[in-house]
Amino acid sequence: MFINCFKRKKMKNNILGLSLFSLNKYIYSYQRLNILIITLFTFVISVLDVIGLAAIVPVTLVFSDVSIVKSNKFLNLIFVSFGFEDIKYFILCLLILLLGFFLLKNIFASWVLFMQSKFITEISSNVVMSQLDKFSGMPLWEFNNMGSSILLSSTLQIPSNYINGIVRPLFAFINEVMIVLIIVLGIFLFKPVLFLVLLVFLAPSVFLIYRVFKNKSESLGDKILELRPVSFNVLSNIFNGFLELKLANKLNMMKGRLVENEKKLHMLESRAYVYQGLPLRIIELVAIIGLVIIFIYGIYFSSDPKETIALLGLFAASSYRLMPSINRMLTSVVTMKTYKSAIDELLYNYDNIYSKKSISSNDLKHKEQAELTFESELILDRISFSFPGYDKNALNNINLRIKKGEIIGFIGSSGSGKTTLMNLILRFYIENEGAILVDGLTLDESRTKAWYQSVGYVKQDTFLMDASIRENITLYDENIDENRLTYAIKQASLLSLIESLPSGDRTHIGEKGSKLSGGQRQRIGIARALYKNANVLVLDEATSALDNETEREVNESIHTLSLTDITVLIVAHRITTLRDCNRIYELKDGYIIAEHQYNQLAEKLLQ
Ligand SMILES: Nc1ncnc2c1ncn2[C@@H]1O[C@H](COP(=O)(O)OP(=O)(O)OP(=O)(O)O)[C@@H](O)[C@H]1O
Repeated sequence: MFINCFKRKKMKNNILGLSLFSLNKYIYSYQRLNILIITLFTFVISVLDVIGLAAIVPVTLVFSDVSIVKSNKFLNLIFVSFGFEDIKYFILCLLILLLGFFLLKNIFASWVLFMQSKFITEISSNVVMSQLDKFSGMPLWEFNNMGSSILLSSTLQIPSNYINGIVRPLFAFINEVMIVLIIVLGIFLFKPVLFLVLLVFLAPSVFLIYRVFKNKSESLGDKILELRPVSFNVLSNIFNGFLELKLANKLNMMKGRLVENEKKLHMLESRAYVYQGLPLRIIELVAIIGLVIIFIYGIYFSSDPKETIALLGLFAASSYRLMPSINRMLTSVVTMKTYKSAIDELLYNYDNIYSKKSISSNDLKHKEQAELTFESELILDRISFSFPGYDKNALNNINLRIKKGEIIGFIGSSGSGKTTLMNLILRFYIENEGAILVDGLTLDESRTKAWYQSVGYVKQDTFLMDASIRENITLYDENIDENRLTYAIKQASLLSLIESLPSGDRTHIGEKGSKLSGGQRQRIGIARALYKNANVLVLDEATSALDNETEREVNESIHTLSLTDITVLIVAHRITTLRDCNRIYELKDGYIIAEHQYNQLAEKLLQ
C-alpha cells in the first residue's frame, strides 16, 4: 500500500522517516529477522566501542602515575588477585589485554559490516525487481510514451541511487547514532561536566551544519536526477539514429550535447562530494575550540591542574571517537537528502498510471485466472474505445464475428484505428463500451492470462534477440519441444533457410536480426507464434516494409497457415498480403465502413 497525500506531506521533509518508510516497502517478511539481528549486533558493537574508549582511561592513568596501581581500589584488586608482583609487567599485560580486546572487537565489527552489506544487496535486488514489475504492468501506451531512457534510468540508475544514496547511508546513520548515544550516555554518567561541555560546543554546531547543508544537498540531488536521463536520451538517439545523424552531419552536435550534459552532472557531483567532506572539517575546528576553552578554564579558573588535565584527556578522547561518528551521521543525512528524489521516484512515480483501459500484470497477479479455450468463435460486440485524455473515440461501435480458422484482413488509411483494434483484441487495451467474447465467454481480467497464451503477435519490426534462431523462436524455452519447433519452422517457411545455414537453427542472427532479411525476420516472428501453439495470430503490417520477393515468402507462410485451424488477423497496407483472407474489413475514423472479398477489392483497386 502506498501512503496517502497527508502522510506524504508530513514525511516530505523528514528524510529519516521517509527513508525508513521506503525501506520497509522493500524488506520482505522473511528478511525482517535479519534486520533485527543486524541491529542487535550493531548495538553490541556500539557498547564494545564505548567499553574500548573507557578502557583507555585506566591505562593512561596508570602511565601518568604508576602508584595508582596500588592506590586505586579496582586496579589493586586485579593486581593482587592475579598474583602480579612487577608493576611494569602488570602494565604490559594491561596493554596486551587492551590490544586483544580491540582486535576482537574490530573483527566482529567487520563481520557485522559484511552481513549488513549482504543484506543491502538483497534489498537492492528487491528494488530492481519491484521497478521491473511496475513497468511490465504498465499500459502499453504509457510504456511507449515513457521512452527507453526513462526505463533505463528507472530500473538501473534510480535503484542504484536509492541503495547508495539512501539505504547505505541510513544503515551508517543508525550505526553511528547508537555509538554516539552510548558514548554520550557514558560521559553523562561518568563525567557530567564533560557532558555539558560537549552539549554546549558540539550539539549546536552539529545542528547548524545540518541546517546549512541539507537544503543545498537536496536541490543538488534534484538537479542530478533531472540531468541523468538527458544523457541516456542523447546516447539512445545517437545509437538509434547513427546513420541519419552522420549523413546530416549532426553527430558532433549530439556528442557536444552529451558532453555538455555530463559536464554539468560532474560539476554537481563534485559539489555534492565537497558538501560531504566539509562537516568533518567544521566539527574538527569546533573540537579544537573546545580544547582551547578547557585550557583557558584550567589556567584562569581551576585550582586543581590535575582535574583540568583529566578533563582535557577525556575531552580529546571522546572528541576523537565522537568526531568521525558525528561526521558520518551528518554525511549520511546530507547524502540521503541529496538522493531523496530517488525515494520519490521509486514510491510515487508511475503508481497511479493504471487506468481501467488497460489490464496491468499486477492486476492479473491478484485476479483468480480462469481457463479459456478457443474452439468456435471470437465476437467483438459493440466495441468503442478512446485513449485517456482524448474526447474523440479511436474506435466506434465495432461489431465482428470471426470463426476459428478464418483469415481476416483489415485495411484503412493511416490513423483509421487498425492497430488500436488489434491491441484491443490482444488485450493490451480495454474497451470503454461493449465486450469481446471467446466461445461466448467475456474476455475479462480473469481470462486475460489464458488469452495471452493463445494469441501470437507479429509486428512490422519483429522483436529479435541477439541469439540463435531456435532461441528466438522458443524465447529461451528451457525444455524445447523439438517436434513443435520443427512444425513451427516448416509452417513459417523457414526450413530452406535453416537447411542452408552451417549451424542450422543454432545460427546466431545478430543484433535485432541484422544477419537476416526482412522477410526472414518476419517469418521468425510467425514461427515463434506457432511454436507457442497460438490459436490466433495477429500480423500487424507484417509485410508492408518488405520487397516483393520477401513479401511473397511471408504470404506463402500465411497461405500455409490458412490450411491449418489457426485464426489469422492481418492488418495490411499491401492488398496482396490479403489474398488468402475469408473477409477484409475496411476501417475509417474508427468505424468499420465496409466488408470486402479479396477479388472484388483487388479489382476495385486495379481500376
Ligand atoms: N498512444 C496513443 N495516444 C493517443 N492517441 C493515439 C495513441 N495511439 C494511437 N492514437 C490515435 O488513435 C487513432 C488510431 O491509431 P492507429 O494506430 O490504431 O491507426 P492505424 O490505422 O493503425 O494507423 P497506421 O496504418 O498508420 O498504423 C489515431 O488517430 C492515432 O492518432
